[in-house]
Amino acid sequence: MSDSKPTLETLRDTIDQLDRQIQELINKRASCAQQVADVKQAGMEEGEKAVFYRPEREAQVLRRVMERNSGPLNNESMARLFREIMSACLALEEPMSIAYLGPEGTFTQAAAQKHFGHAVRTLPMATIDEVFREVESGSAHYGVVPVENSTEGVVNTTLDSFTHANVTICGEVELRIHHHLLVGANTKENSISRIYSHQQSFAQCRQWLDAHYPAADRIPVSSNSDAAKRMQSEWNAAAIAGEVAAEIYGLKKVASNIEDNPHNSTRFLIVGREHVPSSGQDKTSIIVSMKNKPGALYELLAPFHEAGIMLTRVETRPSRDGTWAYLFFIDFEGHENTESVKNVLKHVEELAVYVKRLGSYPKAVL
Ligand SMILES: O=C(O)C(=O)C[C@]1(C(=O)O)C=C[C@@H](O)C=C1
Repeated sequence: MSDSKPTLETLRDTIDQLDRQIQELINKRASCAQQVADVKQAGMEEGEKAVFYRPEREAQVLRRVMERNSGPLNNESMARLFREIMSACLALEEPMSIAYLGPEGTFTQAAAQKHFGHAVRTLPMATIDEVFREVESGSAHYGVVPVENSTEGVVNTTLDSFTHANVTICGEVELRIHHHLLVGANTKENSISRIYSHQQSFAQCRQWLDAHYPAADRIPVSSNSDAAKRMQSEWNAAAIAGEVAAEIYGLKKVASNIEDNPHNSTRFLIVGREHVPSSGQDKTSIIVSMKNKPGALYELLAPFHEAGIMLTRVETRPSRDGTWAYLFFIDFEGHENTESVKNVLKHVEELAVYVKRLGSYPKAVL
């Protein structure tokens, strides 16, 4: 080894000095956030409540972090660190409570933490409708619900809830879904004959299970967390669940990433009560009902094409009240405050029987 190479000791001294500076800077930033809270509070009228969480600003901060990043840490790792710093800063302004589709350890909880960071309180709800109700009533600041999976398709309960709920979409988050085969301390790994999981996870791991555990009973339960909880009392059982459930229940991974499709991902929506200003890179979601006639969908989508607006999702659901034939759930690029989106929405409102604006929100950054 050449003499010019730094020693372990000098490198650690440098790290100690840098840590001190980073810590000081983070606290300076946190104190700025506290002052931001005071400014927000001071701008309120009598009886009005200040809104501390600003999704458009957070998206801008994270995008800038990624743009200016020069490594060696990759963009995502760097953005995740800043995600947590902002989460802690926001908690100083106001501690946030986030309702999600539970129980504890579900992918929806992981999505909530990916979006808001770990300085929020996550509240597990038994159903998707309950998540919406918690937000509507003000019992939770925001809610997180799954909306579509790349393997299994849309989550119809979520779409149906949007038709009657009085909430605004204020964000989206995408999560790569990795499934693991998990066992407990008492499991005899060579004798696994029963496997617990949610029906969707069995569907996403079908080929792997056929190849590795063709004879094991597949027992569907209400969630992967429930699977992780139940198998612990059985010596011949395993569960399929994600990382968070494995951590919460202290389970061991026998096999990792057993999903058949390596790009398996789920998209979640963040719902709240306030409209979100433009972040510069946004999406808008609407529900539209059209008269049941030939070419209705064509007629509806033509204005988007003419305005050069990118559609990112179109779902069709039968109307459940019997008065309208179709409900279309449409996501497209752009914010409802921009001229081109305003014009398209005006055009759509003239054509449709009914239009519900669900909100404009920043495109997922992480
Ligand atoms: O800029 C603000 O409005 C802040 O409150 C500061 C801050 C941040 O830490 O950067 C914190 C919370 C908001 O959600 C957005 C950003």
